Amino acid sequence: MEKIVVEKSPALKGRVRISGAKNAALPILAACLLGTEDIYLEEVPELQDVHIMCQVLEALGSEVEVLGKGKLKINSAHLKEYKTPFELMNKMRASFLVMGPLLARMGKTENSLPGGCSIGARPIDYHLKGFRALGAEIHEDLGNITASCDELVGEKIYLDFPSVGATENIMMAAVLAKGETVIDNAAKEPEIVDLSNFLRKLGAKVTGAGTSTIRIVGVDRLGGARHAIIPDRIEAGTFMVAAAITGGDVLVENVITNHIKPVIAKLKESGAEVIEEGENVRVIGRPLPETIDIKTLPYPGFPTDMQAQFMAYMTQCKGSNVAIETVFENRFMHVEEFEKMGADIKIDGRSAVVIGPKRLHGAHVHASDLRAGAALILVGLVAEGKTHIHDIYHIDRGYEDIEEKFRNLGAVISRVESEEI
Ligand SMILES: CC(=O)N[C@H]1[C@@H](OP(=O)(O)OP(=O)(O)OC[C@H]2O[C@@H](n3ccc(=O)[nH]c3=O)[C@H](O)[C@@H]2O)O[C@H](CO)[C@@H](O)[C@@H]1O
Ligand SMILES: C=C(OP(=O)(O)O)C(=O)O
Repeated sequence: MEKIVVEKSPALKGRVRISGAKNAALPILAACLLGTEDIYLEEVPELQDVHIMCQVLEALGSEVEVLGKGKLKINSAHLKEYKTPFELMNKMRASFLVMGPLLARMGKTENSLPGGCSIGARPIDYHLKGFRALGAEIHEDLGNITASCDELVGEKIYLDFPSVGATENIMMAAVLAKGETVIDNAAKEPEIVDLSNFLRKLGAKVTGAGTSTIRIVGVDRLGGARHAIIPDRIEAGTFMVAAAITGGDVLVENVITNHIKPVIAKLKESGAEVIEEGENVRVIGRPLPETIDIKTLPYPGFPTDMQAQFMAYMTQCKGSNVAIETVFENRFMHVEEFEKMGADIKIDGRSAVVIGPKRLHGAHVHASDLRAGAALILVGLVAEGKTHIHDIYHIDRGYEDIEEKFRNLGAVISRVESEEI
């Protein structure tokens, strides 16, 4: 077992290049099951989740070839399997995104319930409701889900909540369905737009991605494409907070600044200087940041995937800082770990009040999920002494070369074998 050790570090300085987005790469990899010709992907981040998704594709019959760093060639002309291996499904949430493409391509699919970050119950009822509306028959049995159909037929589908995964899964099922599908109250995240752009390159007829109504007119078959994954807005936000929390000066490169408006706004409210320069954004932190409040919401609201990192920042901001989590019902697991390091945080249901600024000290802490792990690195940068972060496999699911990127900015961080605490 490995752990990450972070020491109190100087103000971070320098430049960091952001990788392709995990949450765009995963649905796009699943969508590769729909294409019948060669697909070339670029800017694919080298992450644990991506490796697992590639293994899922191979298990289903796709040929996956690594052409170079971040470059993949995928061919799914001859799918041979409609069941996803349990041991792969179990490892991550996004594995369930193969269900829509498999239904569309094979007319049947069998999957166990997906694993992933423990941040709430994370049911998949909206996905299943969408598939049923398109004509699939679904059977649920002891955590195993089978879906089958003679053909999928377009339908109007209203989502009770703009779920990212359900929007993606239904879009992917609908691209080969007969007639028109309309998804209302669809998620509007940039990753949905990236998936739509990719599907269109394959030959799908999708319009409206990025708005709350997405229209899909089914086609008979999809071909091949060449596509570069969009930059990861959550990785960008994490490094922006790293610059702010250490009072540093960091140029974050390869960013679509439109995708990170709430992060920019909140950092500015705290007094940090944020300068947008084309595809780069420079963040200059200041001592004793002002009080800030955040409330997570579906895009374009403040991203839940940045909540833990901002709570890390709040431990160094003045006064009572409030974080409200509205997307997931149990996403404050990092708080207990922050408290081990001296943070003063009170939780009441979905709200947390972080009293700052606090002098933190290193401790042995556990990454309860991916962003919690990233947030522990951030507090480790400003805490006295050494912070030992355990269960770092969560971090590896979603951050490419994380220690190297931090080290290049002057952070004192290393990965070592853990003798367990
Ligand atoms: C791989 C990926 O892209 N993961 C992201 C995706 O997760 P994911 O696609 O799982 O998130 P959703 O948008 O679906 O979930 C949002 C909320 O809807 C609920 N829900 C969802 C589906 C469903 O069928 N029933 C239901 O009740 C969830 O429990 C949650 O409370 O969007 C989340 C919200 O931005 C991000 O935090 C994740 O990083
Ligand atoms: C919650 C996340 O990922 P997943 O949906 O893959 O668990 C995340 O990226 O923060």
